[in-house]
Amino acid sequence: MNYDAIKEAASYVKSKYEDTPKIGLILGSGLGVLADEIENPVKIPYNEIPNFPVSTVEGHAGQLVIGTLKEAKVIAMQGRFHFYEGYSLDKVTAPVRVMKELGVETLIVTNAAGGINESFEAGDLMLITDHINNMGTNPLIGPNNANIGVRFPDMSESYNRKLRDMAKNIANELNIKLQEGVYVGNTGPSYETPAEVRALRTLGGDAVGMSTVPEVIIARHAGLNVLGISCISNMAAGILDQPLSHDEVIETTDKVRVNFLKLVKSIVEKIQSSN
Ligand SMILES: O=P(O)(O)O[C@@H]1C[C@H](O)[C@@H](CO)O1
Ligand SMILES: Nc1nc2[nH]cnc2c(=O)[nH]1
Repeated sequence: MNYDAIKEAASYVKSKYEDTPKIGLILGSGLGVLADEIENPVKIPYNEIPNFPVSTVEGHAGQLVIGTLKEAKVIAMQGRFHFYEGYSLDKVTAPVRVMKELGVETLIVTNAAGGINESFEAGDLMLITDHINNMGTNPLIGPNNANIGVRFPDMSESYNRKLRDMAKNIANELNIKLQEGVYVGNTGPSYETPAEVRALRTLGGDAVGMSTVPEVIIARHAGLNVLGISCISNMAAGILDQPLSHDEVIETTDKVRVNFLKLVKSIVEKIQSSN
């Protein structure tokens, strides 16, 4: 989406919610439950927003939810877009630019991912320390808009260290096991072969998914602080002697909902109180 389209989408959202959200949330497969906890919510279906795509994947509701969470003004994507749905990365990442345009400063990205690190187990939450873009493309390809960010953005600390340390402290206080690791972004929609999982492990990957990387690249380009949390919804292909399915992904994210909600809500509260 070009900058005018971003501004048009943002002004539509602004017409529905006058206040300025400071924290953006992208809620991955089966993780949309967090948006149901937002108080005084304004809900805007994606199909109402000019130039927005719509969600086509089970476990992705397909609406923006804006309101208050633990005193913080938040805007949540209850359902995200994926490259594998056939959307350009420009469309997939447009909501991040709209959030920036609305005044968001911190983006919390969540996803369901397959565990590559064999010390993980299905149901774990993983703090993303860094990512590997294994999509073979990049959302910034094409003319750069200097109003938004630089041509060659630095990715040395894409996942904000202060936010990561905060998340780890909160997980300890809440006695929630929080793994840490590198998230590999594949295009999907097929899951990996066992050989690909072994290759990604050799490359240093701890978890593999089909999202997050494009949104984080765009968020960093626009100067947002980013925190990423994966729900390890299954062990990646070939680790356990069982096939993978999206049903299993949704089932597991449903099981971890209590800890996921507690952790992310406490992180939002801490960000709000430290601002
Ligand atoms: O949207 P996320 O990345 O959370 O969802 C993952 C990737 C695919 O969309 C889906 C596959 O089961 O889970
Ligand atoms: N690429 C990928 N995405 C996932 N999302 C949830 N589980 C997986 C997985 O095993 N692989």
